[in-house]
Amino acid sequence: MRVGLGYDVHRLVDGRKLIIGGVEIPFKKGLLGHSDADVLLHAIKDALLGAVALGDIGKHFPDTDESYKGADSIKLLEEVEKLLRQKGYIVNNVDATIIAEAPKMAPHIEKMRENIATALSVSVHQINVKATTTEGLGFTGRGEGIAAQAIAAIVMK
Ligand SMILES: Nc1ccn([C@@H]2O[C@H](COP(=O)(O)O)[C@@H](O)[C@H]2O)c(=O)n1
Ligand SMILES: C[C@@]1(CO)OP(=O)(O)OP(=O)(O)OC[C@H]1O
Repeated sequence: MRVGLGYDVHRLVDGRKLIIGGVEIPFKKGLLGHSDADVLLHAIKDALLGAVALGDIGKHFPDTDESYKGADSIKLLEEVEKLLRQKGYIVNNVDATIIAEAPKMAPHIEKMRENIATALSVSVHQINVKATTTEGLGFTGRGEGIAAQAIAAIVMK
């Protein structure tokens, strides 16, 4: 078994959709990025790439590449799963935390788990997603951005 860690942050701005874990969440602001800025999926992809020692998402999907403009992070997660499989690994489990003062993630967590499990070709029971505020402290507490962290374990096929 091998493990990897991922962490990502995106700024909250007006005029963008808020997409987290492949779910479009109704909110007054959205996350800014070259892609769809799905902070949770980015952290999970970095955790998976870390586990297989393949670098990070910036290396595989550069933000200087026009083809990733507005990219659907679910599709990129599927690409990462293919890279793992090519190296002889499958996902054992993923655990992740979304760090956001608002909006409430709880109503969307089950759909996020389903989206992630489907993209990784595993059971929903192998995927856990949590959310926490930072009690008003720091950039997440001020609502300036949303962060996510993830850990992934992978095993040989
Ligand atoms: N954006 C968020 C943040 C938190 N939650 C849920 O609320 C619980 C309590 O959060 P604390 O930061 O006060 O610990 C947390 O365990 C989550 O279930 C949420 O849904 N969305
Ligand atoms: C997937 C990419 C592609 O541009 O998404 P971004 O929205 O730029 O997000 P970031 O987490 O800054 O970097 C990862 C990029 O590779």
